Amino acid sequence: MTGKREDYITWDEYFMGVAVLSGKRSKDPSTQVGACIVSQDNKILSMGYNGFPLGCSDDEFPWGRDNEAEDPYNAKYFYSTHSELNAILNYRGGSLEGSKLYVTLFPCNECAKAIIQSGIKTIVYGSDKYAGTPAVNASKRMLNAAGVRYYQYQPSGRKIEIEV
Ligand SMILES: O=c1[nH]c(=O)n([C@H]2C[C@H](O)[C@@H](COP(=O)(O)O)O2)cc1CO
Ligand SMILES: [Zn+2]
Repeated sequence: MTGKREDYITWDEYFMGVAVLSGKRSKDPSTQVGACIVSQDNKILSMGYNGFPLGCSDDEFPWGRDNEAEDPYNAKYFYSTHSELNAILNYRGGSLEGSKLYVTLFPCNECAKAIIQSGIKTIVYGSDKYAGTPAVNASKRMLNAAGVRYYQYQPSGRKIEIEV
């Protein structure tokens, strides 16, 4: 055998795969989101998933949704840090200017602000299950105005299995 292996995974499969794997750390019972930030030369800079801030116990803070808990103080939304924001905040290396974000769910308006301000220029997203909601409409409005490019990940159809 003299040639190279041909069935290696693409960059998009690699980084979206890392984002998916990262989301598997999430304790959220309904939506697990993972994110991976990559430099222009395809080096992983940071990762994140949705969860509560440091010191806010996964066992003590609420995981319910508004409609289940009624009082927002007792629902997850006030406390959960989104995967994209965690990935941005987890980066300790300096600037994210010009980088690319792989995220398994389209970013909300709050994450869009952080994405724009941190200098991320491209978003590759998986699901867009909240498309058409005010938060996602506002997000797209800001991303469009700021010139942040976004496109949906196109699954290769290939199943990538890992055994650990
Ligand atoms: O961009 C996002 N990134 C992200 O990490 N999340 C998190 C917050 C919550 O923990 C969960 C959404 O929960 P739910 O689908 O039950 O409303 O996903 C939610 C969004 C919304 O688009
Ligand atoms: Zn968000």
